[in-house]
Amino acid sequence: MISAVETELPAAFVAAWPLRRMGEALQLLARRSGLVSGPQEPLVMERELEAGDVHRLQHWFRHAADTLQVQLQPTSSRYAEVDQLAARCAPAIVRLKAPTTDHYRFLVILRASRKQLTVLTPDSKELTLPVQALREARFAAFEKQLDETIAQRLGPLANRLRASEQQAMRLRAEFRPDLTLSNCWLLRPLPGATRLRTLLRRDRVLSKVATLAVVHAGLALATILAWAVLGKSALAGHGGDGWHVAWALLVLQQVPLLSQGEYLQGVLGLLMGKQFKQHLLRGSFRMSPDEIRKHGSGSLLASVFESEAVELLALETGFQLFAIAANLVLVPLVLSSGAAPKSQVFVFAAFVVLAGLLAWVHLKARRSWTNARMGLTDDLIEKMVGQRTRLAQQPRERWHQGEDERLQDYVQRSKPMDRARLLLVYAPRAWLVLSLVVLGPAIMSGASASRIATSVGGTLLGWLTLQQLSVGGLSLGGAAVAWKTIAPLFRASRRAPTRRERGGIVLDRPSAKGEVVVQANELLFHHPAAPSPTLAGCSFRIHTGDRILLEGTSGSGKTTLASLLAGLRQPESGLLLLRGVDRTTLGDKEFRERIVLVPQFHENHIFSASLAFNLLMGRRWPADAPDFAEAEQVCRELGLGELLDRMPSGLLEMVGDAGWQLSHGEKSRVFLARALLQDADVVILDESFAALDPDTLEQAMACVQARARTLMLIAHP
Ligand SMILES: Nc1ncnc2c1ncn2[C@@H]1O[C@H](COP(=O)(O)OP(=O)(O)OP(=O)(O)O)[C@@H](O)[C@H]1O
Repeated sequence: MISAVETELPAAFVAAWPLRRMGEALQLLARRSGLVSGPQEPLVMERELEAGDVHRLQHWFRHAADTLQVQLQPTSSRYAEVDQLAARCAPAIVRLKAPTTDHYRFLVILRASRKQLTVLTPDSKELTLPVQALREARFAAFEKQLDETIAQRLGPLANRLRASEQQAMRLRAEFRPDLTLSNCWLLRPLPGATRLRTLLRRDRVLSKVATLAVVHAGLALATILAWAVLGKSALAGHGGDGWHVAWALLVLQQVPLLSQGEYLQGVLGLLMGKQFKQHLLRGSFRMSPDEIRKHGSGSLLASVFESEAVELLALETGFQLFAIAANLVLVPLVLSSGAAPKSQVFVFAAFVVLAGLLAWVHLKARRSWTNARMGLTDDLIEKMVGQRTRLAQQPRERWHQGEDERLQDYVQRSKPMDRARLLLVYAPRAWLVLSLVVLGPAIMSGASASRIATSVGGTLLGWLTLQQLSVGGLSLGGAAVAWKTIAPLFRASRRAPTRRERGGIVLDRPSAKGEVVVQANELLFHHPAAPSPTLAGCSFRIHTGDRILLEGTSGSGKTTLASLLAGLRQPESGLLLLRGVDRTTLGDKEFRERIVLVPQFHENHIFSASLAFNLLMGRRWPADAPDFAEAEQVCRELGLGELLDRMPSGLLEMVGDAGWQLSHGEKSRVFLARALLQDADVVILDESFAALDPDTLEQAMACVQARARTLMLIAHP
């Protein structure tokens, strides 16, 4: 029911949900967009949460996404691109503010197209709005003001410059380039976590597969009929224009069927490829650093390259399996009504067995060849990573040691694979010759023309089938080998998130001065390969405001302890509490946000992105104007002000390997700033000052002392 006051408000705002019903709205959206199914616990909204408190709101959305097992990606858009965002954001939730008051509501977008949005209203109905409704709801007041300013500044020219709404928007964007729409969350499936059935239903995969099966059946039928017509007209003496027209029509009929089949195959291949890549990505994120070290990042990367073979199978040959299966039944049927039924069916069966055997031999050879190739990739990556060390320290004559032997081994292993492939490729041609040879005696003994025609047709269909079989066998082999190599990543992606990973509690206030922030009792940790524990009987308490210097000889376990405290590793036994709550109850995310570690220099990384992203990635991204201001402030406090002034794009300067090359000392201060900006309860610095000269060190230390609530500094004695 829309009240009289509400009619004054933008339509999108009227159709939006209040914060207290956000849990309900989110669940409804996830269900209606097909991302979750089955009964679910109600999502409860925190009672004291306010819609204006973006930080806690983000927390709540994260918690809700974890509970529903979906992703809620925060996103933002510049004013000029809001309509484009609206057209492609669905399903999504956007926070809207009332034009004149501090009242917020949430627009729940179920579907969107270039022209309109379908939103879910608080009475669970669907409502259609024009796509511009989102922009109007968010920017109507600004637009009015801006239009007046533009009219004042440009006079009559203003009207000419904004002849269309598009032009008016561009003009407004020129005047206010800072206008952005933020607080928009895109609801997306969580790769690996969303049930395959749900994804299949959402993308209508089953109906596409069914259509593809019908198309293939239609193609097979058209081929058989065309052959039957040809046989009757040309060889059985029923010739005439009518027969030829019928034959031509049947052949022409195959053109739309073939193009429809190719199209569907492409669409299905892309959908499967997308799912596949998302699984791999999720798997790589779900692996712990120790697990990645164990597999070797080079070899994991090599196995991701291999995954292409699986995608190719889906894209190119996967759906031919329908046709192959149908033809394997059809060919013997056709041949058995031909002129030499027994011998031709026997030869065909022998060729099918031969193709299967060759595919098997090829598979085995390919497995060994792939291992050699992956070893080469692994080796290459290791060499690329250590390139500078090799150039500086390894004698030139040893740079390529062992490479010839490894290449030789690779070539040797490829030989049996190539042989099997060659034989598979030639097998269909051999069938063509042999089938006609065994047909010879039947022709000589005066078999009827229609039977001979059927035999020739069956031979050609058999040739096509064997060709498909050999291509399919090669692809299947490639996919099977690739599958084995990417299995660890896939297994990692399918691991159900543990209670600890899902998380539970959000600590809504920073730790208070003097409060016990960390309590450790009898911690025990053992590196898998180490003969004795690195940490044993480790007990201590840290209070908010403490400044702790952790010293110890090299290898004594300081970094290991820091990794336990920061939630990167899990102690084997003992108790580790953060503000009285254990990690399982608190959840990994909250734990890692509350205790931030700046790893040793060689373990840390500057991403190829803007400096702002590198600074604010642990706090919030996309970031807003106050975040940018604080990032700049921290940089200046750490002595990076002069660097910022030198960078033409300031905080937006691209850094990392592909951008501005930061010096060692600059990098280590960016690492410090990144941690300080996270506003955690405890900051742990693992030898973070080693690269700084005394003056810079003093300045950086002052900033850290002033900003870190609780500090643990790891250093050598
Ligand atoms: N994956 C692993 N397998 C076996 N042992 C390991 C593994 N990782 C670390 N270690 C060993 O654990 C011990 C503690 O390592 P840690 O990095 O915690 O020491 P540290 O006190 O920080 O040393 P440093 O001051 O030199 O940085 C070392 O002896 C190290 O070799």
